[in-house]
Amino acid sequence: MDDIRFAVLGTGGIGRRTLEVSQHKDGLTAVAACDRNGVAIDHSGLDVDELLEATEGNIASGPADDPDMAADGGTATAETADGVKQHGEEAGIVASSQGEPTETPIDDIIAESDAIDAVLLALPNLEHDFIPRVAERFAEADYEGVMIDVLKRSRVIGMLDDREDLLKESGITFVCGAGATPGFLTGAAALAAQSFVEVEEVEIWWGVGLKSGYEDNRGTVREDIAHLDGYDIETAREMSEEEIEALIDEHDGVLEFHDMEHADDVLLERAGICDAEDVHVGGVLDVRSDEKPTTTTVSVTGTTFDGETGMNTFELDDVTSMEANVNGPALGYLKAGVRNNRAGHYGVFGPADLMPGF
Ligand SMILES: NC(=O)c1ccc[n+]([C@@H]2O[C@H](COP(=O)([O-])OP(=O)(O)OC[C@H]3O[C@@H](n4cnc5c(N)ncnc54)[C@H](O)[C@@H]3O)[C@@H](O)[C@H]2O)c1
Repeated sequence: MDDIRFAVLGTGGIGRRTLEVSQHKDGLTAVAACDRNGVAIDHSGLDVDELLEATEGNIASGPADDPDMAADGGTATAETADGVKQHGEEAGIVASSQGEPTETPIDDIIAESDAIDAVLLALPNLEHDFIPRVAERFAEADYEGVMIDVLKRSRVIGMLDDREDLLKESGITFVCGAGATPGFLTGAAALAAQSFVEVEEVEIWWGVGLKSGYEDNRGTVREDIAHLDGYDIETAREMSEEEIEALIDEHDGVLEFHDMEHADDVLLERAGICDAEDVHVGGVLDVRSDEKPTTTTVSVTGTTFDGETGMNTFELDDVTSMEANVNGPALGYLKAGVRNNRAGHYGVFGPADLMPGF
């Protein structure tokens, strides 16, 4: 495959790592990146090391992704948002010598999108329709290429499906839910299901140890809190950093989740693997240890053509970090998206659509 020129929208915990991980494989050139305050574009290739160094401990994260800001491309200033990682006006990409301050970071990238093969959205998902609306804006600008997100929530997939005609008309191949879970583990479940003519249950159980990555992943932790009993996306969005710290203290740094609204369910159903209601996702997050509190497993139970009931299990090695398991697969799905886009396959694809599908 020819070199892929890609952009990253959102250079927080995930987006920064995407840029870093992409450097470990040939064929991927980062040409654009933005966060809520700034944009960096260089069609001959960004200096990723400089950008990572300038944003180390200084990402423009923030608790809220308010609709007004989302609508105009993101106009929050460093002063108005109170993410702990913000350091005044120099928060995020503008601290890099390649970064320019802007009030319209996403529109600035759309304006350059003719020369971009793929766009990875590492944006917050605290407003459910934010990512679908960003996709719509690229389609309205007649972008032809790949878009890929790492969003988690099941309900967002339908919002993307609602926009499929628009995306197809534009020539966009949109790969949704393509991080770790959903994403990597959804693909693993689809593969594990191939032994069976009938799938009864898919159990996804993840473990993440975040001690050294906690500072960089506060956005993700905030979204995860919304899955706890008694919390939802609105309450999580409104929590102050102090309230989040207090909640984490109450749990001694370890949060356990059951029956999460993770899009693995709808993504497996729309690929014809099993019913969404037969997919269960849960896991344990330890923000005070780098060790995984539990081993990440995907278990698929089903019946073979000759009447045996079995369980295929896929297990991640405990040494593989969340960052490795989100960004490697996201870039892998991005490459699969580019292959499909170049073959003229447009529309909305989930991770399981890009696997064998008996
Ligand atoms: N599928 C998975 O396995 C998986 C795993 C981890 C995280 N995630 C998801 O990845 C996403 C990103 O998480 P994170 O921890 O990197 O969050 P973060 O808060 O660290 O980073 C978000 C980035 O988006 C930027 N941003 C916000 N609003 C913007 C706007 N309007 N315009 C331009 N940029 C804007 C911020 O400035 C920041 O750079 C979340 O939605 C999270 O749920 C998915």
